[in-house]
Amino acid sequence: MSSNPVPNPARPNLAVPNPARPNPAVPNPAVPNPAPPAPAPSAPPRLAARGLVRRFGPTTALAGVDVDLADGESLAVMGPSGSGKSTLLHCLAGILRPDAGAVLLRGLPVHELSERERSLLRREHYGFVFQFGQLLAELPAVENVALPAMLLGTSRREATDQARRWLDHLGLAGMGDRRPGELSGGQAQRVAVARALITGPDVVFADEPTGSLDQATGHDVMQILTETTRAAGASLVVVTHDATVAAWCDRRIEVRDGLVVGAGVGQAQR
Ligand SMILES: Nc1ncnc2c1ncn2[C@@H]1O[C@H](COP(=O)(O)OP(=O)(O)OP(=O)(O)O)[C@@H](O)[C@H]1O
Repeated sequence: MSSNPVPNPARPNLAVPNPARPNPAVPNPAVPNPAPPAPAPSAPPRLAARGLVRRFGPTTALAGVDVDLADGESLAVMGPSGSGKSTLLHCLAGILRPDAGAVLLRGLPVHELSERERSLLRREHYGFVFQFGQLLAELPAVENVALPAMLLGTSRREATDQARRWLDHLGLAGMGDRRPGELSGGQAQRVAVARALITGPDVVFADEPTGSLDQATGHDVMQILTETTRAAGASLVVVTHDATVAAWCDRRIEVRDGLVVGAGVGQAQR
């Protein structure tokens, strides 16, 4: 990827119904952020999966999964290795197309979109945090964070200003010029959280976001991830095998052999 991305002049309108898209501005840490209003009882889920099936050759990774994700809600997807967690996340995020079933973002049938449309949808509406951050090693932190905004057409100057505000907000003031190799694992994940949120996404997807961190650092990252995502008005899906990580979320589901076999509330709801 170029270090000097050209704003995309042909940003298509994917017409995702978005009645109450929150302002993607960095929350002001000096002003307590009120909890987002509870969705009206009749509001459709922000993201929904219906009867998702995904196979890889002879392996059925998802065997008919239903999931609902409300506005501002955080959901942990738990389960043993090979149970289908990552496949579910990839289908929900429009990275993989299901073989059967539907994925609906505010009612938009994501599963029917072309590869290109899904790629644009991800850029515009989703943020991602991965186990190892997946930051671009040759770019300083501030440019890693600014990049998704520039790809949506924000000027370099404005995107860089926004990125610095996000880094300040996440406790990384003065570290914006460091490259990922000059950051600790926890700092790098904070940069990844800032990068995921800078575009004001509808949903943030995190796949084992604390998998490479010690327990205390993982705790800090989950606190920052859940709090800032909620304050930004985004919903959150976290794949994890760790119950202490799942406890940060409002709700959790348990996946086994490609099926949802259990559900519960996280400590965030207690
Ligand atoms: N690209 C692929 N090609 C073939 N099989 C795959 C592929 N991706 C996943 N699978 C298989 O689908 C099943 C579910 O995999 P998935 O990665 O979703 O599980 P997971 O619960 O995320 O596992 P882990 O916790 O180990 O990451 C497994 O049997 C896996 O081997």
